[in-house]
Amino acid sequence: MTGLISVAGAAVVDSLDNPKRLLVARRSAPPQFAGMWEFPGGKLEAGESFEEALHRELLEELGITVRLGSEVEPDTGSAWPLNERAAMRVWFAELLDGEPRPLQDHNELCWVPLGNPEEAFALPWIPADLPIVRALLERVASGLLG
Ligand SMILES: Nc1nc2c([nH]c(=O)n2[C@H]2C[C@H](O)[C@@H](COP(=O)(O)OP(=O)(O)OP(=O)(O)O)O2)c(=O)[nH]1
Repeated sequence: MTGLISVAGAAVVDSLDNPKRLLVARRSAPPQFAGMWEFPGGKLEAGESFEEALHRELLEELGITVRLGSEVEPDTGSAWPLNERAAMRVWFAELLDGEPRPLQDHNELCWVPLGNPEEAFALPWIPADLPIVRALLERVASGLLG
């Protein structure tokens, strides 16, 4: 990922052992992303690991703490390309503490039922996220997110 901005994203589920719902967030800014749904998370700060960035972002953005599960990886490499300048690594995460609220960068949150992929795909996602949504739904169907 040399030269690319590193972004960490979380596929927050209600339970890693028996996931039924996925928490997704609607961006409020910047203008080109406002109104689109995404995985909560954000850019790594200097010296931070992906995991550290995720814990920080989830607390700042949603007021929650989580336990991280396995990574949702693409077929090649570990990062999902987002655009010409950024790539994102995504982990499953189980909500541990806090009631998720859109504190920063988002104006709505939604728990999407994982048993109904049409409902997940019906949301206007940031287009770059769609392959990630597809991959994570496959992972959920095959179990073992912990
Ligand atoms: N968090 C997140 N960002 C995504 C997703 N999909 C996607 O293309 N992006 C893009 C949008 C942004 O260009 C970049 C992440 O930026 P961000 O605005 O979330 O990062 P940040 O919280 O650290 O914010 P800032 O410091 O730039 O204000 O990645 C996604 O699912 N989640």
